[in-house]
Amino acid sequence: MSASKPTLRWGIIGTGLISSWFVQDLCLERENAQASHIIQVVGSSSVEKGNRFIDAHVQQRQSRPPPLCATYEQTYRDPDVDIVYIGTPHAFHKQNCLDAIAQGKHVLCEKPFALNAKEAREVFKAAGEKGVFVMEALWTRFFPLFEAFQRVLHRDEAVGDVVRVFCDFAMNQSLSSLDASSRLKNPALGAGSLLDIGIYSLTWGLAALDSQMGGKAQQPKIVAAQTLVDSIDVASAMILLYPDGKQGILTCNTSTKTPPVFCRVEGTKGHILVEGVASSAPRSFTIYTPQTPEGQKYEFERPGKGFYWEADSVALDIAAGKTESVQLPWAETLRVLDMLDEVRRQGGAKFPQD
Ligand SMILES: NC(=O)C1=CN([C@@H]2O[C@H](COP(=O)(O)OP(=O)(O)OC[C@H]3O[C@@H](n4cnc5c(N)ncnc54)[C@H](OP(=O)(O)O)[C@@H]3O)[C@@H](O)[C@H]2O)C=CC1
Ligand SMILES: O=C1OC[C@@H](O)[C@H](O)[C@H]1O
Repeated sequence: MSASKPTLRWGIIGTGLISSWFVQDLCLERENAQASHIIQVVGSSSVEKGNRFIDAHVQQRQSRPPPLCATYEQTYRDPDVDIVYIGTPHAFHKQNCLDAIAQGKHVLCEKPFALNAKEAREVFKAAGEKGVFVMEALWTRFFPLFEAFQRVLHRDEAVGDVVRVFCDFAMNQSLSSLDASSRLKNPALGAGSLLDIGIYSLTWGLAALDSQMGGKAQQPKIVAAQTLVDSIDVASAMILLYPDGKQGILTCNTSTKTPPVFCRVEGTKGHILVEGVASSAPRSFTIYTPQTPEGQKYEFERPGKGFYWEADSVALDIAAGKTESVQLPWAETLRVLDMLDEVRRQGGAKFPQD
């Protein structure tokens, strides 16, 4: 690793599924790494579980295995931690972020950044006052494929003007077999298809329909419907209607599975299909025009899962003294959460915290 690359020392909060994927990716030996990452400490609410996590996911992958912090607070207070990664259920994101920020830590917080836009505004206000870097870990936005997709659409206008975008994320979460306390079932933990996976459909839709983000983006009208079972949305559908008439038809569902093409962008001169097992982790996209009727396919290497791209981007931003990401600024996280709030207002899904 070259000395000019920034190094970030991470404190990991929560030892569930996503944290295991994240730390494994950070420990990967990679070509073209833009930064070095050290898992400095792991914070868990359970000593036994936390130690199991370190043994299973970091022990063999890092020369110095991290010690366990028996409380999250101990992680926030560790002077050798530069940045806290928050991998807890949605409902805890706001408080975990506020607690880390209060100790002057930078924060990368899993998606959705908070349960609603009000909570997110509170966190960004605290981050602004403390002058720390904070970002939502919407990892897909940092895939080279995602950047290439936006480039061919908006800079190269490969399919002309965008007219319609369809995007779906469906995965069978076998809800009936899960305990009522599961984060996928308990409304108090933020359960529901929209915030868990619909956020990806919306992310792709917004990226395809508009080259701008945050305050510079156009504001579409939203029409939405949700299927509610036991007070949580098991399916959500939203239509984004833009002032010029273009539409996004964006859906998610937790009882079925999206076929391997999860997104279709139709333009005045052709269409693009985006492929992958899930819209969170795209593999390729194919452009169809009258000149390429068989399709021109763009495939992208992805060693591991691809979480290191967002982590590298965060490291570069922090090294440059930034408090927010250009690729995912606070205003874009807020815009998306405002839209998710509106979908739930129309569709009926509510959290006790709303
Ligand atoms: N970017 C992506 O692809 C993905 C992102 N996510 C996001 O990550 C977050 C966590 O999801 P996931 O890893 O699947 O969740 P898990 O249930 O697998 O893990 C969550 C962890 O949070 C901690 N936690 C603290 N309090 C609670 C509580 N009351 N109930 C349950 N867990 C608690 C626990 O860690 P401990 O016991 O160590 O304190 C637990 O292991 C969600 O916000 C989700 O949206 C999830 C999957 C994929
Ligand atoms: O972000 C996510 O993407 C993949 C899914 O497995 C998971 O439930 C969700 O949180």
